[in-house]
Amino acid sequence: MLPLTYRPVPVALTIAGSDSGGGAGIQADLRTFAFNQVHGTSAITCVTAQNTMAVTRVDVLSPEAVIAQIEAVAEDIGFDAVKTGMLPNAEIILAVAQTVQKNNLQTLVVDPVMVSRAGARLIDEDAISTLKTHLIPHALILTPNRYEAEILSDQSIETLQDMKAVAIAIHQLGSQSVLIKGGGCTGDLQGTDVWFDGQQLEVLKADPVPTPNTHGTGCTLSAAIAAQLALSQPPLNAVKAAKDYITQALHHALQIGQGPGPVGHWFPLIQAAPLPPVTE
Ligand SMILES: Nc1ncnc2c1ncn2[C@@H]1O[C@H](COP(=O)(O)OP(=O)(O)OP(=O)(O)O)[C@@H](O)[C@H]1O
Ligand SMILES: Cc1ncc(COP(=O)(O)O)c(N)n1
Repeated sequence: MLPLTYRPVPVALTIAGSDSGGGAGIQADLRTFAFNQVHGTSAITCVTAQNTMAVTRVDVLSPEAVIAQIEAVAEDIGFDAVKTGMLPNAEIILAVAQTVQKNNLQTLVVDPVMVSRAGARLIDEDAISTLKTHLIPHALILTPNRYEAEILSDQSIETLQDMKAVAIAIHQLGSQSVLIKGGGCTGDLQGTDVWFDGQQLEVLKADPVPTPNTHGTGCTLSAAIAAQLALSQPPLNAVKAAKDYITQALHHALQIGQGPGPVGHWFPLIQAAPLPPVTE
């Protein structure tokens, strides 16, 4: 048996924004990679001043700075899977799309981040059309939430039937598969996602977790999918494993800050070695 240090190490790359509150974006992605036993690398697109209640400032990096980070990782370390998160403008989306093509990237998860849970717009209006035409067609898996799916399809989502119809419509944009996430839905639909890859339409169901602490759920799910792809799982298996990860992380969500707290990425540690109870 190979000693641990000589085993091949799966590597994932996240191209996303920094969240100073630590619940979403790059911070959520790197923690998710680690707890899925994958080495995480990153290309930061922007720095948000953000907490559980609001995004108060966004400083966007140049497309050149984003590409330099991706190339630095590609030239030396390499990566087995990539996810994109907050790509704040059309220039960055175009640069990322060109780099994806240049590196012939097959295992790309595109999380089309547009608006934060707290309602803050996270990307420019014209970035949405660039995302549609230039990046989404390269995705192996596209993971819009309810609101992003409504924008991308120009259809509204109220029922499971709507989710299925929208999954089929958005697949036409050219990604190999699409996962419509139901976190923004109400009632029973809240933990329900719909997968479509052009042939297979599958409903992935988890019971709604009754927690207000859902900051970063989408980032975490797409990062976990990328990690599972880096571990050589086929797409639908990767999505199912990632769905299990986010559901458990929601059950261990953190009550921090005054708004919705982040999900509990380190639940595997808690399950392995619970902390002693807090005493007064
Ligand atoms: N309360 C909940 N109970 C069960 N599953 C949930 C809940 N909220 C979200 N999920 C699941 O979390 C995953 C992420 O979906 P969601 O729709 O929340 O993404 P998102 O809106 O992009 O997240 P973000 O908060 O990062 O913007 C999906 O698998 C969804 O079903
Ligand atoms: C840097 C960054 N990326 C993504 C999100 C979306 O996550 P959420 O909708 O949970 O706020 C965010 N708020 N910040």
